[in-house]
Order: sequence, then C-alpha cells, then structure tokens
Amino acid sequence: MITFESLTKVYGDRRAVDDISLQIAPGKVTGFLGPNGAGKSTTMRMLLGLDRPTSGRALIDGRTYQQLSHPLHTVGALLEPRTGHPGQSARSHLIGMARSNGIPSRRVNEALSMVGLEDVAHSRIGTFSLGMRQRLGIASALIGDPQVLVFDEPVNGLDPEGVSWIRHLMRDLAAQGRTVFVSSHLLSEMADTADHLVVIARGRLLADAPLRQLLDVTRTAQVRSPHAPRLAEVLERAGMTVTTVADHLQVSGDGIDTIGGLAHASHLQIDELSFTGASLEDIYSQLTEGVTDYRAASLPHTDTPAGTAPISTAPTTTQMEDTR
Ligand SMILES: Nc1ncnc2c1ncn2[C@@H]1O[C@H](COP(=O)(O)OP(=O)(O)OP(=O)(O)O)[C@@H](O)[C@H]1O
Repeated sequence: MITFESLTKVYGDRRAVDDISLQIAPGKVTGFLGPNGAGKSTTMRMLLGLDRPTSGRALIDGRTYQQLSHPLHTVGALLEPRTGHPGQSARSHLIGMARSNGIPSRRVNEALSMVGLEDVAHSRIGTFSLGMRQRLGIASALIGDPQVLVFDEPVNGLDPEGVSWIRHLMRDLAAQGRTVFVSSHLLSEMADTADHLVVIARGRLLADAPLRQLLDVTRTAQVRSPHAPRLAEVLERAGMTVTTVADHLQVSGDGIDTIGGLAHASHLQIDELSFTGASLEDIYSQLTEGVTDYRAASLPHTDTPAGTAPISTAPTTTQMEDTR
C-alpha cells in the first residue's frame, strides 16, 4: 500500500507537487498520468526517498522510505534506465545489489530470467540497448521480491514485444497481490494495463478513480421513443440528465443502464437504445485542459462525442468511490 498525505514539493515559486492525498492499493496496476511537468517524477522521487517533501508525507506500508529497514525487500523501483556501471556485467551488477542488501544470490538468476536477460547476463551493461537497460532496471526492482513496485515510464525504449511483455509482467505482479504504481504518457497503454488511474497536472490531483468508472462517467445513452416527453420525465425522476436532440433523447448520469427497465415498467415503447462513451484520451484531454504547461503534441486527441457529459476541467479533484 502506498499513501500520500498532503504531499507537497515546492521548488522556488513552483509547486511541483501540490497537496496530494491518496492511497494506492495492492492487487492492482495503478496508472499515474499527467502531462509533461505535471509532477509525476517528483512524486515518485519523494516516495523513494530521493527528494524531501516540503510538507506532507509519502508512505510505503505506513512508513517513509527512510524508515524502511530493508528497502529493496519492501519496494522496487525503476526510475531511469541508467542502472549499473557500463563496464560491469548485468549479472555482477545484480550480485552486488543482492549482496549489499542481504538478498540470496539465487534471486539474481530469478530476476534475470523474469526479464529475459539470461543470455546476456555476462555482457557489459555499456553494450546494452535502451530496451535491455530498461529490462535490467526492472530486474533490479524485482530482486528483493518486494510487495510494492514503482515504475516511471517503464515502456520507454521498448519495442512492441517488450511493451507487451511489460504489460503482462505488471498485470502478473498485481495479480500476485502486489502494489504496482506506474507512470506513463501512453494513455492507450494505460487503458490496456491499468485497473485504476491517478491523473495529475501542475502538481494537483485531478482524478483518482477506477479506469472503468472514469470511462463510465462519460457514457451517454441515445434513446428514440414515440413517447419521448413522458420517457424524459421518467428518466429525470430517476436522477438522470436528459436532453432532447433532434428525434432522440440524450441521457447521461448514474443509472443509464436501467433506461430499458424504467421504460418497460412505465409501458413506454423504445424504438432504439444505444450507448456511446469517450475514449481515455478524451477524458484525459478534458481533465488536463487549461492545467497543462506544455500541450503534448504526441497526445492523440479525438473530439469528444456530441453530448458527452463533461467531467471536471477545473483544477479540482474528481475522486470517486472505488467500487472494485
Ligand atoms: N530539481 C528541480 N528543481 C527545480 N524544479 C524542478 C526540479 N525537479 C522538477 N522540477 C519542476 O517540477 C515540475 C514537475 O516536474 P516532474 O519532473 O516531477 O514532472 P513529470 O510529470 O515527471 O514530467 P515529465 O513527464 O516531463 O517527466 C516541473 O515544473 C519541473 O520543472
């Protein structure tokens, strides 16, 4: 379990991380999303004891990194793919880590095999591609068999096979009950991998919600009925938001999955009922609009489907109850 309590980091007049409070639960992959300069790396660095919070705390299983007696047994991290001395072999680098942390040397072979580097275990790190160094960094994170894993942009430099491999690895680690906290710019990657998303921009928390719920917020229903005005009344009474658009009703809000049942119970005929939802990219764009320092040119942006219910665009938090 990772806990942030009013975590804040100020550099000069810049609030790199601004009063972030949340918990990251075990047994899930939690994606950490935000535009460039949002504060993701700073948050992770504070969690790993590499930066001191200006105020607040970042805790791993209730303790700060400095309070952990065996850090590598508790938390494994991949922050940047610059693991080890270039003249050292992958194996000797990992053996050095294992020895200095009281980790049995059999874990070195296990970690090398988990990341697919057994064949190059004796090659010098300096000859490694970025993708291989990334794998070695992940082996270093896994060597102490920790329950908490923190990966900063782990797919950077990996080819498609490597991307797919790390996706499966993260899912496996979460399925084993571990806490997996992973930052990424690749929204599509997060859509495939994460169970839960935390979105920040300019250091502020914008969303902390299960992926499914975040996607559901933007779902709308289109209903065609010969009894549209009466159906609209029924749906509004049930708490939904109804707009008449041309020949159909556009419905949003909690409970849109019950539209068919409500219409049936009121003996109101429905000729057509369909659902549309925004993509993760749409949601992300809406959340970070106006709080982005550098609009990421690489971010795929598709127009929000007509009638999609907007979600918070102001720098306020969209915190939703975790229903999983
Ligand atoms: N050592 C530092 N000194 C001063 N400012 C810093 C320092 N480290 C980070 N910052 C600033 O803090 C803000 C957050 O940076 P951070 O690297 O945490 O963002 P990020 O979300 O990881 O961005 P990216 O995805 O581009 O890596 C940025 O404005 C950055 O310039």
